[in-house]
Formats: sequence, C-alpha cells, structure tokens
Amino acid sequence: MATDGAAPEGEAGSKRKLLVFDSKEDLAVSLAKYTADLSEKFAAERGAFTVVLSGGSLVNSLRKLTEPPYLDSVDWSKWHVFWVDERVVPKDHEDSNYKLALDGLLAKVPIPTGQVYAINDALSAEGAADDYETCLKQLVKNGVIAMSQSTGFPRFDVMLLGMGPDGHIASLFPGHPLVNENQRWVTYIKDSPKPPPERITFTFPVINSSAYVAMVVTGAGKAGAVQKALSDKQTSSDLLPVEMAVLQDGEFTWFTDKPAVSMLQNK
Ligand SMILES: O=C1O[C@H](COP(=O)(O)O)[C@@H](O)[C@H](O)[C@H]1O
Repeated sequence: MATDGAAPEGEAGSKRKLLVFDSKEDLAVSLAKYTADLSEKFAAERGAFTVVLSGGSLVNSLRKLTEPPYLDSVDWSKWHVFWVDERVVPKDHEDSNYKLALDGLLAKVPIPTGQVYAINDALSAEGAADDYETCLKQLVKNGVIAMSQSTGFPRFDVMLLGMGPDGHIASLFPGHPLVNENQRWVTYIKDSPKPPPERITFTFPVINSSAYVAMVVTGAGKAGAVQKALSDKQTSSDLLPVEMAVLQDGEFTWFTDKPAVSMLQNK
C-alpha cells in the first residue's frame, strides 16, 4: 500500500510526487512496475531505454524486476544501463557499484552486455571521468541517449537513485565544491567523505535534465534529510545535494517508507 503525499513543487514543467509505502516489499513491487512501465514507454517512443543506476541500497529495491512477470515481459534488449556514480576500484571489488548491480540485477536479466556501460577501471579517477563523458557523447551522437533541448545536457529516460543519510546523491556530497559543477557531464572526486575516496559522478546539470527520477529512500536513518528536503519551509542557502536535484522538465518521484518520512509534519 502506498499513500501519495504532496512534495514541494519543482521548476515550471517539472512534477514532484511523494509515495510512502508500508513496507520495503511494497516499495519494491511498485518500483518494479514504475520501471517496467517506463521501459515500455521509451522502447515504443525511442527504440531505446536509458537507465541510470546508483549504488547503495537502491539495487536491492530493484529486485522484483528479476522476477515474474517482469523477467519475461520487459524488453530487456532496449535497455542501456549507466551509473550515476562509481567508485574508482576494480569492477570485481566489493565497493564497486557495477559489481553490486551485476550481482543484484544485471546477471539475472538479459540485457545485451554491450549496452551496460561500466567505467574503465584501469584509469585514474580523472581519466575514468573523461572516458565516461566521451562514451556518453558518442551515445548522444548515435541517438541512444537523448539531448535536452532546454539545457544542452544529456536527457536520460530514468535515473533510479538513492540518497545517503547526509543527503548526498550520486557522489555529490554536502558542502563539496563538486555540487556547483555546471560545465562537465561527468566529473571526479578524490576526497569523498564516504569511503572509498576516489569516485566519478554525474553532475547536477545532467541529473536535472532527466525525464524521470525515482529517489528511493528507506529507513529512519534518512528521516532528517528527507524532512529537510520535503518540508515546506525551504531555505535557498545551505541546500543538501538531494535538494539540488530539481528537474528542468521531468517527473521526480520519491519512493519512501514510513520510517523515512517519520519526521515530516504532514505525512
Ligand atoms: O556511496 C554511495 O551512497 C549513496 C547512498 O547509498 P545508500 O546505501 O545509503 O542508499 C548511493 O546512492 C551512491 O550511488 C553510492 O555511491
């Protein structure tokens, strides 16, 4: 069961929704349907479905996609999979977001391997960010990734994102200068406050150009950041990274559970 709540409005042309589920199980069922519905829509409209994953707890919330009916009903051949951020570690390392998604999702569904865009783990953080950005630019040229006419940045069909207890999303951390990057599509960090320290990450202009974002947040440990992000009394200074995720022209849906919204006044 989900209850729909109001979320503060985004920019003109963007929609925000808050879904609150009784259990993580219910959330996972709804998130699978949301993703499968978008897959069908974009496969029909564009012949491709560009999906951006985060690491962390998000991947477990996608587990229902690997089960019936979605295992057989989704047209996995249309999927192109990217990471909103990645740790600069070998792909078989326990800290790798690629490995997390491979073990929890990608090894269980028939997405063509050439359509899964992992970072080059032989490169430095700076080199891996450049290399990933070059890969994205090529895919824009090929028409696999759409471009946003209004922002001039790539427009992914959906980003399935998590948020840390400190309000970070991707590898964009509170108070870090990377949150202000407005030229690059992909950048790097060598002093991440959450280990491991070296990572690459999409920038806000790319995140905010998305057509759809699902922000998947569960657990009482994140209630403070959820309250700050969703309370009506927003202040423009001192924004958490999650508050800087404001779509130019898209639909932003919070998938939460009751502990995560426990500090909201009107839940
Ligand atoms: O380090 C990271 O953390 C965030 C949040 O992770 P969670 O386990 O608290 O959901 C994640 O979204 C990001 O991709 C990851 O690199």
